[in-house]
Amino acid sequence: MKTIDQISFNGKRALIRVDFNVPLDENYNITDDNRMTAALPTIKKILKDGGAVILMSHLGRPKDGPTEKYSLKHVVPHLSDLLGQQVEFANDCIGEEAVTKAKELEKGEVLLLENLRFYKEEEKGDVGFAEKLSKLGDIYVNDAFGTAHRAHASTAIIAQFFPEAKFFGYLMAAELNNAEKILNGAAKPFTAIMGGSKVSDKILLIEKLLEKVDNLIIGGGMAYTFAKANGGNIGTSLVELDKIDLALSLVQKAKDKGVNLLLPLDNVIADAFSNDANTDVAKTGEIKDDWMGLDIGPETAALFSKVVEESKTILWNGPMGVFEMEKFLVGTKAIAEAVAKATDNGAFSLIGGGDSAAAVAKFDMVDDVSYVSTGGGALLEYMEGKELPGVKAINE
Ligand SMILES: Nc1ncnc2c1ncn2[C@@H]1O[C@H](COP(=O)(O)OP(=O)(O)O)[C@@H](O)[C@H]1O
Ligand SMILES: O=C(OP(=O)(O)O)[C@H](O)COP(=O)(O)O
Repeated sequence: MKTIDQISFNGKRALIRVDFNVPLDENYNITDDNRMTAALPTIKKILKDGGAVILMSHLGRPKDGPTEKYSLKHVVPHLSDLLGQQVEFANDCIGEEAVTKAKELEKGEVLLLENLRFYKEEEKGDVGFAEKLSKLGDIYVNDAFGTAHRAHASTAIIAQFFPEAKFFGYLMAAELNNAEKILNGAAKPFTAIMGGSKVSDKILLIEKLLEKVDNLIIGGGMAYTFAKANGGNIGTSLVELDKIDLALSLVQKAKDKGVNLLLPLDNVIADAFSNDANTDVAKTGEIKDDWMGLDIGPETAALFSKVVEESKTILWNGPMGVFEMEKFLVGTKAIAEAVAKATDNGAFSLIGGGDSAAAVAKFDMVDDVSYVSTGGGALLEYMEGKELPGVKAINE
């Protein structure tokens, strides 16, 4: 793997694509800085070498050019704090100001460019736009794993302008290495825990995992499509009616492959999608009309936890319930604790997906698992076996 360890950045300007697409509250405070802290080792290595750093990223999905809400200037104070030095900012990612500020950067200095997606050329993968960006640095580094599944100007197209000077940053290398531990040579028993809202988001991954895992645990909102497929009453729980046949075929495939497929036995149900709702526990398939399942029940949490605790490799993608609400976080927390226990006993555990990572952070358990990925869609696509454009561009 071509990583930044293979060169010295002394006297060079490194143009680094990072994924600083972080959540901001209404006052532009960063509510989760995981993606920023994850990029620090790369930035620090380059500065330590005697290089200068030019950071480029997107923030959100702006549709109409420059918008206050999506300005990357909001992350400058926190980035400066994290690095312990003032970070410069260019109000445009290309053009005179960016060119001048990049040129004038001294060794050890850091410049952040304005949101790349203020230009529609970024998402279009425009070659001319990529070329303009490429002029800002001597060496291109891609450390934006969260955006590696996008063939955008800054994540993929730009690499052609650095045929001899393109490298993976440390975050990208760590993400790929950890994903590899799951995909190839996972110690057994290997358990995948799938949850979250929709089956349709994760079909390809589930199918791929059926080739590899010993246990497949399905919880969260997607479990109700399986419960419905089995003929049960699910009340007003989340369901994808057009995926019922698919759910049945996944159950059959698991059987054919000898995979132990575990679905919820009981559920925490509520009479409204609210933390103030009345709650009860119902067996799977026996949810009252007008009630909905918002978490796995206690019997299920115990069963899932036992399987997880006995595992040697664990992949967890998607919460077991609506963990954002206090009343429905118990199941997700129980699973997090089981993953932590297994990890303490020597298992390798990888947590992927924005909401699963947020859940683990909420429970203050980030250090109790082996690795929390910064990738949502990117990790899913990589696990599904797709070649990520951001990875391909450096490798070829
Ligand atoms: N039973 C449920 N009903 C409705 N929503 C659910 C249920 N269980 C989980 N969710 C929701 O699913 C969302 C996460 O789904 P998803 O985006 O697929 O996960 P991830 O980002 O970890 O891949 C969370 O916002 C959570 O509240
Ligand atoms: O947040 C991101 O992806 P994710 O929501 O899959 O975790 C990345 O920054 C990519 O953003 P995009 O999905 O707007 O291309």
